[in-house]
Amino acid sequence: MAERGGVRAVLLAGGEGRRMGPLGTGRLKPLIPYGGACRLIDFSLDNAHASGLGEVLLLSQFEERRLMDDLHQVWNARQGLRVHFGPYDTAYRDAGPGRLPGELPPRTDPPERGTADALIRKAPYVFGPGTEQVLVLHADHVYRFDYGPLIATHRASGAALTLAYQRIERRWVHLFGMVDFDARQRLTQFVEKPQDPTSSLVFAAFCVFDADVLHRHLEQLDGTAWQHDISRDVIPAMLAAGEDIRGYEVRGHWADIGTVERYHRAHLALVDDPRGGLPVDRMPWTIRPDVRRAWVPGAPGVRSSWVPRDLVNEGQVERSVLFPGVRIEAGARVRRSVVLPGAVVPPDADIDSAVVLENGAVQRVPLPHTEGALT
Ligand SMILES: Nc1ncnc2c1ncn2[C@@H]1O[C@H](COP(=O)(O)OP(=O)(O)O[C@H]2O[C@H](CO)[C@@H](O)[C@H](O)[C@H]2O)[C@@H](O)[C@H]1O
Repeated sequence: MAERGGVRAVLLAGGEGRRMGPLGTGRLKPLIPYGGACRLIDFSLDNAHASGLGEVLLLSQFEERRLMDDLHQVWNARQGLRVHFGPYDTAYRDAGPGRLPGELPPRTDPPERGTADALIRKAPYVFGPGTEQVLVLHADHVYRFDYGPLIATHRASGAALTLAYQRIERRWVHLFGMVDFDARQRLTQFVEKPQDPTSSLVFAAFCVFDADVLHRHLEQLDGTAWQHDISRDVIPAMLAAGEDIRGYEVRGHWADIGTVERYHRAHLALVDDPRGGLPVDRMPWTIRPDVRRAWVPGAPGVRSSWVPRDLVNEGQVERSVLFPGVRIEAGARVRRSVVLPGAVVPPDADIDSAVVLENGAVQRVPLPHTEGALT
């Protein structure tokens, strides 16, 4: 079903978290905890909810059952945004309100090979009756954004595609899709991960397509020697075909948490400038919302850190972000670190520049960061 007057919101949540090290091992990247408050996937879901989109189609190809468990609890049951589970949605609905299906139907399709392949394989859910625009969202971006004006601008212009972009330092552009526009904001260049960037503008990876145009280009690309990717194939093909593609500048905080270095860096930015970046109080509160208002930027034994009021602290905490349920034992010292929900830091431990996982395992993050510096 199309939502918000013909807009189908599609969330790409197929990330495995391979570039996150132990933090991403055994868990889907979209479910990595962030900012002491939420999981990475919650930013796009919360933005969709706040933008008046009633439903988001989840596209994933791993562990849908775990995503379903998690997103059901937080979103469908609590926050009132319906997450549509694509091929598994019938089983989800058949389980009845507030319940989850026991087993999901076995997977029969071959594995998807990229973001565009996901759109084709799940086409019946993406391009259902009444869908006029497809809003593509990612599950590993940290940002607050109202999609309403983006959608309205797209519709008013009559463009085939309106893509969100941001200006960043030129030296980091090679990590992104580079874009450039003419004076009328029409896309003139799109180069995925360019070796020698000629622009400082990058694709922020969320965008609105005209549904028919997108469908047509996907069908034309399918079966050719392509990489099955929206950025590497679909957008360049549309540009080459002379489609009208416009840009929409993202002015606020926007960060792609692609690596553990960027993850760590983003958390240090939170404590070094609590009002800069994306302030903690503007995050979705999906992990332990009961301690939502208990976060304070200072407490006994704590300096320049975000800690929950349920923290049990017998040690020292400095320039760190701690999640609910954390315990710091006597004599332990935690600096420049992120401590995930429920972790226990043992007596006299000296943790510096690390992520402490839920089970207490310590993942060191070398400083200084190199490519992660862009966040
Ligand atoms: N079958 C599938 N089903 C569902 N989800 C799937 C999927 N296959 C991949 N995905 C998801 O789609 C996203 C694609 O990310 P990639 O790692 O391919 O691109 P990257 O983030 O480097 O660049 C991209 O994002 C940056 C901005 O961060 C842009 O500048 C750049 O142009 C763009 O390619 C990942 O989050 C992944 O989980």
